[in-house]
Amino acid sequence: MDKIVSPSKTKAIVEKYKFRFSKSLGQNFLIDQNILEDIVDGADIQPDDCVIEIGPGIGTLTQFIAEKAHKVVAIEIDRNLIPILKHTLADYQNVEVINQDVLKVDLHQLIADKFEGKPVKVIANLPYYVTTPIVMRFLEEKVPVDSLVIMIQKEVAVRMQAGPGTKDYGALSIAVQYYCNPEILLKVPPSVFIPQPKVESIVIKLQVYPEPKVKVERDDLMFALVKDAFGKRRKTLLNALSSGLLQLSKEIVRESLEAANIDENRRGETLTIEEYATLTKEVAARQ
Ligand SMILES: C[S@@+](CC[C@H](N)C(=O)[O-])C[C@H]1O[C@@H](n2cnc3c(N)ncnc32)[C@H](O)[C@@H]1O
Repeated sequence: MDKIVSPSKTKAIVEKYKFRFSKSLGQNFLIDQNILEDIVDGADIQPDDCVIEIGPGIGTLTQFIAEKAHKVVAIEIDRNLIPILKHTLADYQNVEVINQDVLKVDLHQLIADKFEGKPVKVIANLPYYVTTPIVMRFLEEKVPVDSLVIMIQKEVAVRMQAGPGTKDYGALSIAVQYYCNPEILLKVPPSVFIPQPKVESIVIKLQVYPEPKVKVERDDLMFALVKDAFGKRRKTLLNALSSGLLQLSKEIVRESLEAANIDENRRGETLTIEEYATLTKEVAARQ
């Protein structure tokens, strides 16, 4: 069928199938051709690339992806959308729709089973409630994908890209920037969706590094230190780290900070990832 690129086509499909939008599943469907093309261009899909699309909705973005990619696996949680997707994607032989919650899919297995060792990219217009868990699953479980192009709430995108010393810099910034280079691609106003969401969105590209940005043997310890440091944002590092979940003694924290050449009166929000990596090494040596 023709591409779904207008409010009237979206409304016609929704009415034909008597589809009811679910607010809790974040169902806001794109209706603007320029934005759809910009998202697909941002993903830079090559003819050999395979794409995992999360939350295809009625298949609007999927149609654009399918024209560029070798193969698309689209994972949609809402079973009411499956008959619609069968119809809107009928002309695309390279698309497979899976009716499942992406958080429950074995992503390593899916890639091994479906993509014949070809490069894999992720594209998603995500419901906001699952944004962070989904992104962190891909990164922490080291799911072998080249990049993730995702549409997310503006505030979350800004936090992912924030650097030291800014108010948006936090545990999410460090976790994302440890695994990948975040680049904001475009701002998306509420007017390009049916129904219109209340918040502004941003499309961000997370280009995954072949190896994490800094070398840390105990990255679990680094993330625990980050959590403690940001858990008490207003406290100095010495106080935050010696009263956090890790239950480090003041002595260990003081010695480790000194060995890492970090002033104990600094706050966690001023440290770069490299400094957290050095600090982790020093704390690990004393634990
Ligand atoms: C914001 S809509 C995007 C729809 C479509 N991609 C578009 O751009 O028009 C989000 C979609 O994600 C689906 N979804 C929500 N939670 C999901 C989950 N945990 N796993 C898979 N899909 C999910 C929703 O049902 C919905 O179709």
